Amino acid sequence: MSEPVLSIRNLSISFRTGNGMVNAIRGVDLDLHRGETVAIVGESGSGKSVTVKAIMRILSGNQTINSGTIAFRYEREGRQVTEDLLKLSKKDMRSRINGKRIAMVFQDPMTSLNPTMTVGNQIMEGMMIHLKKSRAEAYKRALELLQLVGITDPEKRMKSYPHQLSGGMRQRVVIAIMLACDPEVLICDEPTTALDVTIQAKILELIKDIQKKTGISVIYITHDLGVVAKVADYVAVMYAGKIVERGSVNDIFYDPRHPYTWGLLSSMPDIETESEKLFSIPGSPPNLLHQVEGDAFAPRNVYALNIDFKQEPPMFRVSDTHYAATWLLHENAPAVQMPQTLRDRLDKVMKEVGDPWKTDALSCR
Ligand SMILES: Nc1ncnc2c1ncn2[C@@H]1O[C@H](COP(=O)(O)OP(=O)(O)OP(=O)(O)O)[C@@H](O)[C@H]1O
Repeated sequence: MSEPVLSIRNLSISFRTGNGMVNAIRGVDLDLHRGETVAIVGESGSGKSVTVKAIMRILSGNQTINSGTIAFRYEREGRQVTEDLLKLSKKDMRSRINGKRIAMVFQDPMTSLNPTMTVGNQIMEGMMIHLKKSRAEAYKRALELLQLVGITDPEKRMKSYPHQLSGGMRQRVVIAIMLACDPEVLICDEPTTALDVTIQAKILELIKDIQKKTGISVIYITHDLGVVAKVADYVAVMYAGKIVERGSVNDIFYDPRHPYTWGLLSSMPDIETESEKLFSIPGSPPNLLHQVEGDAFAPRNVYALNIDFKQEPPMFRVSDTHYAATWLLHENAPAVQMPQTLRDRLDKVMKEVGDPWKTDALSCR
């Protein structure tokens, strides 16, 4: 098994607020291997964005990192090095990591674009600063990148300003900017949510295509079941600041084990359910201002056992690739199956997505 490019261990983050400390991230472990896509899914507020922002070290001033390591393995001056990103100074993060080796695409492309600079200069800037390329070299590469992200007439587009482009084009330009320095890791935080369905599909294909060509590793945050099934090799399911289930896309779509994952998959939109009324998980997530006792999902879980209210479940192993933190996996627990309506829905999603047993999905391990 290859060493992961990125390994998060026991990450715990709190935010100071007027009402006290919010324990937003409560011991996250996550691995990302070369060339793989890991999708992080979970309800709003479960901690997806805070986790990926911690990788980039772009958290707000009221945050405290209570514990954890984020080991990043990359090549520097011809050697493999491993650094704990949480131990790097802000200056080292800026000069060595952010935008250069780890790049992030946000939901709103305008967050990453400078409205007063041409597209060309924005793509070239990073290459000239970080990779010390000459202007002519950077220009040539910028044209190639615009082509790679599917922008026609790249010479003309180099001179455009962001406001002269459509939403889909802007997101393509952002991806070109992010790829300019050949990063090892691309983090996509709901990158297609603001775009219409056809453009969404094109951007997803683009990211997959780039991944095939460059071997880049991708972390993808999304609320959309169809997107997860299409882009992910592995899925991490977050609830109340923890990863409660993780597995290959096939593990999660064919054999999900955590009742929260069942609820989440039943409530996630897919291409066909726009107008249909979706299931919604009853109740709401716990207030993380307070200490969580037992399984954080227990009060909303119709399958909860007595122990769920008293003791937090460990991560139980289902297979080498699949783990879930639910007492239902304990050897003495009653046998409980996922609801049949969910089984039918997942079968339908996987059929639409095509052959789920992607031959490359498990090839790295
Ligand atoms: N600056 C902050 N101050 C206080 N609490 C914060 C801050 N940033 C995030 N949080 C809290 O951290 C928790 C996790 O937030 P996060 O944005 O990671 O959720 P998410 O899963 O990405 O949600 P969404 O899908 O809505 O983006 C939430 O409870 C949120 O209120």
